[in-house]
Amino acid sequence: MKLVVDANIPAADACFGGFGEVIKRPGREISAEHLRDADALITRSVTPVNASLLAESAVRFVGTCTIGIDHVDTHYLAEHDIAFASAPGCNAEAVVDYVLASLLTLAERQGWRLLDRCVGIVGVGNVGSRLQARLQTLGLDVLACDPPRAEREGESGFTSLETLIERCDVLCLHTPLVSTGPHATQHLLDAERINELAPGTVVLNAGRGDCIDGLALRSRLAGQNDLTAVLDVWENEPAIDAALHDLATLATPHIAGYSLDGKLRGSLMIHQALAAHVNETSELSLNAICPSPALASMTLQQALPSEDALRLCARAVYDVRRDHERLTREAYALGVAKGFDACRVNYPLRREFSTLSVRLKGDAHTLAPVLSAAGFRVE
Ligand SMILES: NC(=O)c1ccc[n+]([C@@H]2O[C@H](COP(=O)([O-])OP(=O)(O)OC[C@H]3O[C@@H](n4cnc5c(N)ncnc54)[C@H](O)[C@@H]3O)[C@@H](O)[C@H]2O)c1
Ligand SMILES: O=C(O)[C@H](O)[C@H](O)COP(=O)(O)O
Repeated sequence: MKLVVDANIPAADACFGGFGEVIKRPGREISAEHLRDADALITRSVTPVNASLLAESAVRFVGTCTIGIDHVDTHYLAEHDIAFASAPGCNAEAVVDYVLASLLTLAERQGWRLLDRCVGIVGVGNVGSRLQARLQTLGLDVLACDPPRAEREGESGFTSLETLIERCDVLCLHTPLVSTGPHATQHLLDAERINELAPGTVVLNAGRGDCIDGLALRSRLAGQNDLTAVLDVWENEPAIDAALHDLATLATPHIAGYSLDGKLRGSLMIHQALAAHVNETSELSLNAICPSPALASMTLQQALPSEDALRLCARAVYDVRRDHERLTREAYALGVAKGFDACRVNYPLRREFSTLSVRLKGDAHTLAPVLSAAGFRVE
């Protein structure tokens, strides 16, 4: 079997080498020519998978090691009997870490307490529901908006987007990009909704860039400068709007889910799907491909204020300010589009909060509930 694999997929040899010859290509460069005699295509989210890529190819299996599937024409695959697999939930924990790291950073800079905020979550799937669980266990007031789920499961526990806009200090978008239908998310936050946001609202987007009207957000930020934007995803990636980038308080290059753990889970899930497709059994496990973390444990021996303790532990594992600064630096050095992709391709090794064991000594024991609610292991 010949497999064409995005070169940005970690453990590609361990996960796909056993099936045949692995040809690695940068995801944005994979073309019909590369796939002419390929049997399988393994992507991340930057390769548009559609008729023009596959019509002349022998590909019978497509796997994307990502949660999002908006880059894949699944109807085309189904019509042409091409098997398809994605990796639901693979990097959801990493995105939640990103949100917590970002909000803790903003709270410190702007002088508020995260634990006192009301957070609205739009899109309560794999990412949103994990975020909801962590925030609620931390004691925050959380409102959830997910009309497709409300339709299936009943309204209880769900709130309209209008109510979130009216009541929340922080609005977190975790919706997929859906262009048509009753629950389309393209420009879900459009000019009208952006203008309804109360001054001081934090808008965080770690879903897909097109879920927010970027021009409208830019114009509110440039005109009134009374919102805080945390943007990980953008319209027109990698050629993002440089002016919007400059106006965002935290601007990162679509890396919210970029923990090593999350990426490897994605690779492993597609390995397992491909094994099932070719009727093979697989013994490969995450432990076999995922190294131990460089920082496995740390000790706290004083009862710091809880948010200071959270920030300390969060930054020990993942400091979102570095991703913001790297994007600004690389965009300046290489231009926006090249800088954006350079940050993603050369992404530093990042682990998830759950890989850190926090030892608590003396009166630091009082921090156990808050640290474990945030996702750290507590000893
Ligand atoms: N920034 C990143 O690195 C990163 C990482 C992972 C996922 N993502 C993006 O985040 C999206 C969500 O991930 P997930 O794993 O939670 O997906 P998911 O499919 O598990 O959940 C998405 C949820 O959004 C809801 N939804 C759909 N339309 C909606 C609408 N109009 N309004 C409100 N809710 C709506 C769905 O009902 C579902 O519950 C992915 O599709 C992907 O595009 C980004
Ligand atoms: O959909 C996903 O899983 C995430 O957006 C993921 O982080 C995308 O990764 P990329 O394709 O940008 O490497």
